[in-house]
Amino acid sequence: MSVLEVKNLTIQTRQKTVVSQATFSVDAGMILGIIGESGSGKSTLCNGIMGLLPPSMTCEGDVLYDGKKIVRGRDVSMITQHPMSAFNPLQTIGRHFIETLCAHHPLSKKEAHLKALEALTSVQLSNAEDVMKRYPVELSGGMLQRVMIALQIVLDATLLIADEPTTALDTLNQKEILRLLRHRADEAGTAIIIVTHDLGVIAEIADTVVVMKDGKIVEYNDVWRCFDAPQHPYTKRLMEARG
Ligand SMILES: Nc1ncnc2c1ncn2[C@@H]1O[C@H](COP(=O)(O)OP(=O)(O)OP(=O)(O)O)[C@@H](O)[C@H]1O
Repeated sequence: MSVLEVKNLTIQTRQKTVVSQATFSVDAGMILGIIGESGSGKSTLCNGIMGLLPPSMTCEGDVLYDGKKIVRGRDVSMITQHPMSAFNPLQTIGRHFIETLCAHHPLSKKEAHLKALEALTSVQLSNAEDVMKRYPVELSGGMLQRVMIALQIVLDATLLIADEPTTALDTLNQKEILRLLRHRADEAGTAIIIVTHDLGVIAEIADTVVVMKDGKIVEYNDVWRCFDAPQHPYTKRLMEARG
């Protein structure tokens, strides 16, 4: 069964339809890439799945998680383009971890601390003890992305939505974050949605692809089909632009 099923999801503002009749699914251990030009509705679609839409937007259709209506927080986590905004600037990384963990699992502070250390080490952050004592502003973008993945690991979320997780990173850090996400899907069976402008990212880690244009899904296919035999003229143009 799919971890996530999105059926006819339509998201509107008073002025316009931002996402129209989106339908797709993600299985355990699979990575779905969402690609499309700026303003095509990618982030709004993800926010709709997470139940994080602003009050000015209305949402119709179904988002089913393991066959049930979605429960945010415990089972789903999100990695954003601006990791700084995901953290309270006045809280150390350690405190953030412990509070988040204890809010979701019945753990003592000490147990939560140990789990956090383990997770931070597993995302290749050397000196996890030191990272725990830092404030978000003291860490680089790449480090914060790793911290977010570590947080997803400790929460044991089975669906992870990564909205442009590598956009602000240098090539080396980009590759490392993508490797960690792929590893997470393969080893823990996490279903992952990755939003990107970058076809290279899709080619590198996605199993399936959703191509969005003006709020509509114009193509939904296996990654190799999308690259080798794009069906929609917009996908063809995207592929040609890649050179
Ligand atoms: N809070 C909002 N209120 C009204 N319109 C919004 C709001 N947020 C987004 N939109 C509009 O919805 C459309 C889709 O925006 P969205 O951010 O989802 O696109 P995107 O594909 O993620 O773009 P980008 O790649 O630049 O992040 C845009 O036209 C945008 O102006």
